[in-house]
Amino acid sequence: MTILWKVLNNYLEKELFGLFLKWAEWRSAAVVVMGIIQRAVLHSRPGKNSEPVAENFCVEEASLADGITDGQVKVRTLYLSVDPYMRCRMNEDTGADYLLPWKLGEAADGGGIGVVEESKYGSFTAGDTVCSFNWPWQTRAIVEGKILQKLHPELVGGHLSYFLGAVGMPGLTALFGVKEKGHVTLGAGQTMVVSGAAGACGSLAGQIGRLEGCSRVVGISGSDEKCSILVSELGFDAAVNYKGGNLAQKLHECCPAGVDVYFDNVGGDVSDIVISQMNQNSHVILCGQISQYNKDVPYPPPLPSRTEAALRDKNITRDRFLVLWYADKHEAGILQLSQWVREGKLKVRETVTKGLENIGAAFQSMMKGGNIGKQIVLVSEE
Ligand SMILES: NC(=O)C1=CN([C@@H]2O[C@H](COP(=O)(O)OP(=O)(O)OC[C@H]3O[C@@H](n4cnc5c(N)ncnc54)[C@H](OP(=O)(O)O)[C@@H]3O)[C@@H](O)[C@H]2O)C=CC1
Ligand SMILES: CCCCCC(=O)/C=C/[C@H]1[C@H](O)CC(=O)[C@@H]1CCCCCCC(=O)O
Repeated sequence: MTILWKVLNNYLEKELFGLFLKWAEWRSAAVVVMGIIQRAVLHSRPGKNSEPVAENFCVEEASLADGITDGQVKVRTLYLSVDPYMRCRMNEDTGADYLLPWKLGEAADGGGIGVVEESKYGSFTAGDTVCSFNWPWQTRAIVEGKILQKLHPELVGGHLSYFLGAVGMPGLTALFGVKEKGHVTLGAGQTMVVSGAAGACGSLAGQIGRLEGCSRVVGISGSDEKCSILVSELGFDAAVNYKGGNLAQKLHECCPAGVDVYFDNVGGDVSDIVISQMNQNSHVILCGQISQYNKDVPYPPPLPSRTEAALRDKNITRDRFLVLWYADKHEAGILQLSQWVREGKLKVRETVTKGLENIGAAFQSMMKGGNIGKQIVLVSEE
């Protein structure tokens, strides 16, 4: 009886497994034919005073329209970017006139790269590689052609995700921040400090500061591993882990002649300490204030009166700065950055998370320091 039962059981298991395989095969064919896609939607808002979590997003299936109309392009997503400014887009009111809030239950969007599958717009043809600042968080999408820009993969030796990092918005931010707001002068012997130094913008800003002429570049980041990479791989002279305690003392040891240029990605306590060690007539590049993004404060956030006084008394410049303001220089900037990357003068680090279903986790991780270099989400293989 037992043997008979086992034989029957084995037979049923095999049959069922076969049926399952057939179903999986049929389903993936149907997914393509019927235009079934996955999309990551904003499921809940974290609230202005809380940390975002992966569960604020959920991934669901949807179907794409059958065909495209004039002006539209059908794309397959390769890479998506998660960026700190997206924390503001999770709020009902972003607090920034250039940022629209994401809508609950709708696919989020942001920087993305993909391949054209079908086009009824301009000169795009199937096979082109394209990017957009407003790429829907979907495996495939039908978008207006006017939101897309054509990419030139040869600029980055085929490493397409660099267009979301070193040769994209973060790279341009680092480049224009240093060039437009840093007052870096070759031969002046300036010391530059970068906070958020192991991140997308910070890791490039320090290297660009050096290329532009700073004689000493010091990074601040949130782990010993990051600090070690900054010095051994990215050419920083020194790095301090701000979570290791005694930042003021350690920073002073790294910057014995004081700080001339401060590329500020984080704000808060870290920046108060750096600003207290800045020299007369020095410069803050006000790139971002990520330490304050989970608080209900305006941008840029208010400073403690001691820091305000230090800025005033030492005549330190600290203007607002947005990479979007330099659109007329973007093309030249991309050429400069890509040339430095190809020449090996700009070292690039990335943290790649696989799968659209993990995009919420990737965003949460980046906001808490889980990334080294640019945080990328790989949605489908090239
Ligand atoms: N002005 C502009 O036009 C632009 C500004 N930005 C700004 O630049 C900054 C960096 O962005 P990006 O390079 O994309 O992101 P990153 O790749 O640097 O990732 C964010 C990093 O912030 C750090 N961080 C998080 N919380 C804190 C905290 N409380 N204190 C200190 N550090 C913290 C983490 O590193 P760690 O482990 O070191 O804590 C984390 O890895 C952001 O403020 C962003 O808003 C970005 C693009 C354009
Ligand atoms: C209020 C927080 C500001 C944080 C600073 C910051 O990270 C700014 C980032 C922008 C940068 O200037 C270039 C960008 O791509 C970021 C904003 C992107 C705007 C996309 C617009 C999408 C929309 O229509 O809402």
